[in-house]
Amino acid sequence: MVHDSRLGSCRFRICRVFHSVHEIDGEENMAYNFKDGRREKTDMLTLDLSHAFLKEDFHDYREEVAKLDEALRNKTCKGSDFTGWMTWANDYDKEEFARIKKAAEKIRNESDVLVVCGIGGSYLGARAAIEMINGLYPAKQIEVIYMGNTFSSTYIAQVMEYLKDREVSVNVISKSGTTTETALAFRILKQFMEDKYGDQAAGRIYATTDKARGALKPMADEEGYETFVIPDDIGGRFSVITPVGLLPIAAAGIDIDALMQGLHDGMGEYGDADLDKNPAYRYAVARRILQHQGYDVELFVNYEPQMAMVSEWWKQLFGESEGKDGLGILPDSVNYSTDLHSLGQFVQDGKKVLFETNLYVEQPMIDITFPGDDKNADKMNYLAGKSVDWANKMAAKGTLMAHEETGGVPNIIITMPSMTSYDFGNMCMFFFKAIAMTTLLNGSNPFNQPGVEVYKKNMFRLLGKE
Ligand SMILES: O=P(O)(O)OC[C@H]1O[C@](O)(CO)[C@@H](O)[C@@H]1O
Repeated sequence: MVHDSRLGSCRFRICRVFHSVHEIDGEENMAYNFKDGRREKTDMLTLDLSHAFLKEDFHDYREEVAKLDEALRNKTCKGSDFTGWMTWANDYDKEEFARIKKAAEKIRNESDVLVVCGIGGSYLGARAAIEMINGLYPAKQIEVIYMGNTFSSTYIAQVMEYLKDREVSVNVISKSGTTTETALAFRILKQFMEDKYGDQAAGRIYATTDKARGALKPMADEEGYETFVIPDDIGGRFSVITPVGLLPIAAAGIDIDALMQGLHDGMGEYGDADLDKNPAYRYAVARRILQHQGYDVELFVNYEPQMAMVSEWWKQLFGESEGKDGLGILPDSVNYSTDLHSLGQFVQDGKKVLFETNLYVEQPMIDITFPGDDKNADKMNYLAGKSVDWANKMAAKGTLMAHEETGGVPNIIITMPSMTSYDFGNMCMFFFKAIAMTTLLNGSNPFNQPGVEVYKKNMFRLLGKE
């Protein structure tokens, strides 16, 4: 981190902390405990429940958690047909993984823009990873634009206008191959690509879908699109670790080997059946205890704008998994300190319905030094020479104290070492294990989403679908 104490004379400075696992070497490599180019296992997510005001004894849950863990592993739990994510870091198709890298390189070589066409789990994870790892304004990266996630005619029309003068590739993603928002946008995109590139269009379109079901697979085969398979035993909201996420993530220039390594290490780090040794399960149990204490809302807090889509991804993962059988905690999110100036008042003084789960990041991607100013007209020289990330962390500390001590709001703290692809993979396993356990503790099936079908039925009737 950069600290420059010379008041008045220091100018705005950028200190690149690090970007991806591959870019770290020398001193920083040492500082982060890297071994053979990989972060050592000690650098996992950590969990702090000392601000959570838990009123039940954790150990009361030990046996139940161990039993449910066994059921998850033996595939005897509810929804066990969809537990492929648990061992995916070992089982994934290596030949397909190599194809993903090749396709990503081709996309990067021939396009300015990649359009990712998908919704829910077929969109959120890729966007979460790309924004978290690259930041929101990455230099020299392919631009990734998202379609197929809305019926908004204005949005669709403006994106199509924007694409007109750019070189474009498209990745259409749908596990079912029948999702209406995605199918509607893809028809428009397909026609655009055919008009723009003629018989070369098919070479720029990639389809990620079920190996057999739905309309997308046969269409892709007939048109000659390269296809990637979404495994049968991994549901949409767990699918960012499959070609669903991996192709767009790789096309965005991100190291997917490191992502899979992080996922793999997470299998061990969050793999213990013993509650005392598994932070993902302790988080799961803390949520259940807080639910028993009457908290119906979990506010997922980040202090990095590039993490906002991680929150959106987390909301689907937790909401679709747990919100059933009349149970569950409503997952919501805030981006602090921005939202302290809007929702902060409610969190501090409003009805006590919520607890906060903070996802802290130890190392920012980039730090900057706050500049001094001889005139000091804005009276900001007290920060001159200080790290802006340090100021962000002081804001987090002050917020925690205010919400916890004065507001009486329970706070869970999860700390991530940094925002690399390794961290993303590792974080996936943490939240996957946590939500599977927390939902099983409610007696619900973590892996289905029957409630989502109800709006679809109504919509199809209103749209006149046969
Ligand atoms: O990949 P698909 O089948 O298009 O589904 C997209 C999303 O829609 C849902 O099925 C809900 O409708 C999610 O579970 C899923 O992630």
